[in-house]
Amino acid sequence: MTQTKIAVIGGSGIYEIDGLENAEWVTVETPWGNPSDQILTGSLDGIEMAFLPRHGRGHVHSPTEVPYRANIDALKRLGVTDVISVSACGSFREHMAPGDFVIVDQFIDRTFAREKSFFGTGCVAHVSVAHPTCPRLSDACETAGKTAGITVHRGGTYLAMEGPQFSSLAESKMYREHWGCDVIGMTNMPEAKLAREAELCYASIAMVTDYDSWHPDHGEVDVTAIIATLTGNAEKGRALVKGLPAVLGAERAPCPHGCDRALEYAILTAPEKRDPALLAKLDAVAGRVL
Ligand SMILES: CSC[C@H]1O[C@H](OP(=O)(O)O)[C@H](O)[C@@H]1O
Ligand SMILES: Nc1ncnc2[nH]cnc12
Repeated sequence: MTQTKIAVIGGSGIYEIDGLENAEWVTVETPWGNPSDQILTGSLDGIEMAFLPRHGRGHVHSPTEVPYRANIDALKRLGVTDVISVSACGSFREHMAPGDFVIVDQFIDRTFAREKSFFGTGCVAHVSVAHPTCPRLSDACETAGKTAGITVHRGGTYLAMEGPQFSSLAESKMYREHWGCDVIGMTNMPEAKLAREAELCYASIAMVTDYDSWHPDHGEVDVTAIIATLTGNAEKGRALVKGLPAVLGAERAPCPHGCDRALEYAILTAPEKRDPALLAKLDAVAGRVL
């Protein structure tokens, strides 16, 4: 048994959380550069928490420029066990309406201008992301969300696009009609892949803010309307986060799905061929197996 430490990565419109005991913004340095911002640490119902605003306070980083590797490394370095991503998203499904939460379980990664791995020349590793989110942590999010009275959809495929522009109508229709996607956003990839490499359980709560551009009864995506919907939902998000400690508990059994052992057989580079400089950078992420 280990101690649960929950991190919340807050997306657009979510730049802090309240209610933490002993709340303190801390600076975390990583070998991958600076995280998006300082990290707010504290506790909630006796469970250690960390909060990181993905775009930084004041919304400084674009989806392409979010320092995803530094963010995940920093959370690992702080001893986080479980990462909950909270994001704004567009919906491709009529019944996934603005204001609803979708607990995403699959991704199609269309991003192309981001560093997607901690590994590379000098230490090559291949982890599975067949199931990129953690079912145990997703269960906890679903329970906490429903307890808070939120309309929660369990399961959904998230199209991760590069951005920063929203999709064209043709893209929106293709993702919805031919690719079977349910929601769209710009940030959950490579975040989810990196969390898996860092052996962190990862769950994604996508808060629907709009119908992207496919819906005949709704206009084009408008960032002002997105933020207005998000602001209206902030209380729901806070209620969900407040319910998580009670659902997860302080004592943490190993992940039944193996998220916390993802690197067990993943590293291919022979020990004598490994690059000491890269190994040094991997101290937090892969220290358990190196
Ligand atoms: C504010 S509209 C587009 C922006 O919002 C989402 O950010 P996040 O996932 O961090 O909530 C979306 O992915 C885009 O980055
Ligand atoms: N329609 C949309 N496309 C991409 N990212 C989004 N974030 C919120 N709504 C979005």
